This record gives sequence, C-alpha cells and structure tokens, in this order.
Amino acid sequence: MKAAIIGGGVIGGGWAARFLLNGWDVAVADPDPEAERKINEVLAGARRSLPAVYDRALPAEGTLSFCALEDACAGADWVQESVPERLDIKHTVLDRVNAAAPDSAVIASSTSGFKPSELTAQGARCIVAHPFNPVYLLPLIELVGDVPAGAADMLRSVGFSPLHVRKEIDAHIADRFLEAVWREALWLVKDGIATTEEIDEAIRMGFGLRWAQMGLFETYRVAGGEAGMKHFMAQFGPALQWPWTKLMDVPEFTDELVDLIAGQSDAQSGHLSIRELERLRDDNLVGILRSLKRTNAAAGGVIAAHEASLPQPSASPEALPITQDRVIPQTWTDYNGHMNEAHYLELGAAATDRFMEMIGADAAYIAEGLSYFTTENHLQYLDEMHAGDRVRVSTQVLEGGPKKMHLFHRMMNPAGEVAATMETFLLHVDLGTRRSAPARADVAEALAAFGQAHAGMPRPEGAGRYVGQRG
Ligand SMILES: NC(=O)C1=CN([C@@H]2O[C@H](COP(=O)(O)OP(=O)(O)OC[C@H]3O[C@@H](n4cnc5c(N)ncnc54)[C@H](O)[C@@H]3O)[C@@H](O)[C@H]2O)C=CC1
Ligand SMILES: C[N+](C)(C)CC(=O)CC(=O)[O-]
Repeated sequence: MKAAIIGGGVIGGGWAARFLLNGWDVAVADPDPEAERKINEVLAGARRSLPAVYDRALPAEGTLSFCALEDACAGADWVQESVPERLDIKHTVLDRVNAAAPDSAVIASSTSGFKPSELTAQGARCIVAHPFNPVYLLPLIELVGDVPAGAADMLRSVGFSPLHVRKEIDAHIADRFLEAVWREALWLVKDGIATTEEIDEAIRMGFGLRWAQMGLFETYRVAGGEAGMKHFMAQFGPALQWPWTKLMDVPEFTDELVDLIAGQSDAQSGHLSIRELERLRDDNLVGILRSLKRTNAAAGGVIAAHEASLPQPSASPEALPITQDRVIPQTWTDYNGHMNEAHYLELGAAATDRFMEMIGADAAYIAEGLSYFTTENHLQYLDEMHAGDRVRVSTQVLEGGPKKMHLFHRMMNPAGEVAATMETFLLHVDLGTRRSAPARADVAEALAAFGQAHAGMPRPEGAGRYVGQRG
C-alpha cells in the first residue's frame, strides 16, 4: 500500500509515521527544504512510542521518499493533504492532487475547520479525515463528507478509530468542543482568574483523567448516582442558566493577550524543549494506552483489536517456536535505565500464554473450564535490555505430559543473543475443581508433538539451575 503525504509539517509528519510503521510505503511532498529533517524527527518519536503500545511486532516498516506532489500521488492508495489551514492553498493543492492521483485513491484533508463542501467547491474530489496530534498515537479520525467504501477499513488497518461525522459543520465534533474550552481558558487568563499552569493543573488532576476512559456523558451519568442521567440533569441543568461561562464572547485577540499567554506558558514549560515535551507526552500516552488496553476500554479497545489483526510469530514444531516478538515499552524501564526485572516475568508469562494458544489451550479452551496454572518460575538475567529494543522469545518444551508442561523461554535481544531465560513449570487444571486434571486429548497431543520435536535438541544451558548456583 502507498500513502502520499502532501504537506509534511506537524500533522503530515504524524500521518507519514503512522502509515510507515504499519508497513505502507510513504511519499512526502513539501516545498520546505527542512521537511525531510522535520519528518525524520517526528519519525524518531513515533518509532520510540507506537510499537511500545503493542504486545506484538508491527509489520516491517515501509519505504519513505520525498518527491514532487505529482510523483507522490502516482499510484497512491491514500492521499492525505496536510498543508496550512488556508482555503486558497488547499484549493490549489487539491486541484493538483486530483489531476495526479489514481481514481481509486482516497483523497482526504486533515483540515481542522473547513467543511468538505468548502474544500470541494471548485470541483475537486476530497473528504475530511481529521486527525489528532500526535497522529501516530491517537486513534481518532473524524471522517466527514462522501466517504468512499473501504476508507474506514483502510484507516482501521493502521490502528485508527474512524468516527463518521454525519452532518458537516465548521470544526467537526471535537474541535467545536475544544474551541469552547479554549475560549473559556483564554478568558480565565485574560481576566487574571488563573494562570496557564493552574488551568492545566485543573485539567490533568481531575476531569482530564475521566475523559480519557469515559468521555463526558458517561462520566456525568455516573455522577448522577443511582438515578443516573435524569437526576444529574435535574440537579445541574438549572446551572446552565447561570452566567458561569463566556462561551459566545470571544476575547479580543490582541498582542497583549498573546504575550500574556505566551509569557505564562514560557514560565510554565520553557525549561523544556518542544522535543522533550513531545517525549514526555508520548511516554505518558503509551502508559495510558497500555493500561486502557488491559481493560479493553476506550482507545485501549481500538489498540487491542488492531493488535489481534497483526500476524503472530510462527508455530512450527520443527524449529523452536517464536512465542513473543515485540518492542520494549518505555514504561518497562526502571531507575537503573534498563528493563525492570518484573517485566521479564511479564514477557515470559506472555510467551507461555502464546505457547498455550499454539497447542490449543486458547481463550475458548479456558472458557470451557480447562487451563494451566504456573507452579514455579526461574529467571536468569544475562544482559541488559532497553526501551525501544525489539525482543523475541523462543520456547523449548522440556517436558510435556497430560498434566505437566515444562518450558524454557529464551529472550533474545535485537542481535539475536540470549539476554535472559525463563524456565517455567505448569500444571494442567480443571477450573471448576481448581485441581490438576489431564488436558483435553487434542491439547495433550499437540503438546506431546512439540515435546518429541524438541527432545533431540540440546538441553538449554541454565535449565534446572537453582538460585545462587555457581556457573
Ligand atoms: N497542528 C495541529 O494540532 C493540527 C492540525 N490539523 C490540520 O492539519 C493541517 C496542517 O497543519 P500543521 O501540520 O499543524 O501545519 P504545519 O505548518 O506544521 O505544516 C504545514 C506544512 O505544509 C507545507 N506546505 C505549504 N504549502 C505546501 C504545498 N503547496 N504543498 C505541499 N506542502 C505545503 C509546509 O511547508 C509545512 O511543512 C491543517 O489543515 C490543520 O488544520 C489537524 C489536526 C491537528
Ligand atoms: C488546534 N487544532 C484546532 C489544530 C487542533 C486540532 O485540530 C486537533 C488536535 O489535535 O487537538
């Protein structure tokens, strides 16, 4: 698949990174001589963060090229226009895109504010696909206009969550909402009620945390107590009449206001560069997304579904099966600046789960009331591993019987060297009685097949070692 990115600034760079890291070839057109450097900086941030959200490896990266608009559009499956927010520039660029792109290509604009009817007023074909910064991490894309069949699925295939905006309006759904919040914030600063830092504190210490997982309406439904939304509306509805907000009043946009906001923002965050702030933002987003993935909630559900569509490593019994292939997230790093010991256990446990799936002890099997319980683990930490490293785990069956499963996981660094091992012993159990019981025949047979295939292989160094044993 090929994406053409027209305009490679903050947003175009984010789109380029999202497509590239999902295996698409990407061609960027941008007259700025600095465009390549800027895109590569965005890409570095994306490479550090997007793979860390997933517990499976993303596809091999596509190729990135920089060229003229016409060359970028040739053969493209998706053309994303992200030039400055000026209608005259967008019209000129969209005319050229329409002339150069195949009829089958989806042509979309990142515009935050313009309606599709404004973009297409001169006859160009185009929909709005409005993303959120950082485009490589945030799943939401607002789709507006005459959306071609298959466009939403193309977005899903690279991990986005398309939201179809049924009626075109200025600024779509999210920016209309954000604009109201932004306007109130400007008033609060202008009127000397709060500083930029105090406003940010009010968001991140309270309702900002709620919004990431439940949004506005579900949160307020809960706030209504047992009587739910009706009670909430009855209790707080009258407040809508009170003069709490200045929503319809726009603060006068003066140099003085700009200096006031910019000055406070410098005092709040000026000690950090924009790249440092981006890294902080991305690390925190990775942590939040990973935790939402555990509960399959909100954006975490989108990532879980996308992850399930990524190919699993091989299951051939002849070679050692690869049971994990992933990138180490920043959140696994500790005060020593390397992957924390606890996460080796997490990685090994995930490898065991994957091996269970390979022999048929999968989610459906567990739902039937049969599973494995771990009774013993032994980890050897042989070399350091770091955030951003790709790690692969191979699994050797040391013993596989109707009730017993004895595995040896080797955790390999990007150079293919064994950086850690985990030996693990499990008993097959009946989840009803919570006692050991024989595995279902097909699972026992699949395990035995792996056991026989691995029996002729050398016994792994370190298998059977006890803690403190001298090598
Ligand atoms: N910055 C944000 O937070 C968001 C912006 N958007 C939308 O994305 C679009 C782009 O915004 P940003 O990336 O923030 O702007 P930006 O200023 O960072 O990037 C615009 C890029 O377009 C390039 N450009 C200018 N004329 C061009 C042409 N004729 N052909 C190709 N490239 C050209 C510029 O050199 C620049 O690199 C806008 O429509 C904006 O509304 C959407 C979501 C969020
Ligand atoms: C400021 N903005 C209107 C360009 C912001 C957006 O469009 C979305 C975002 O990322 O907040």
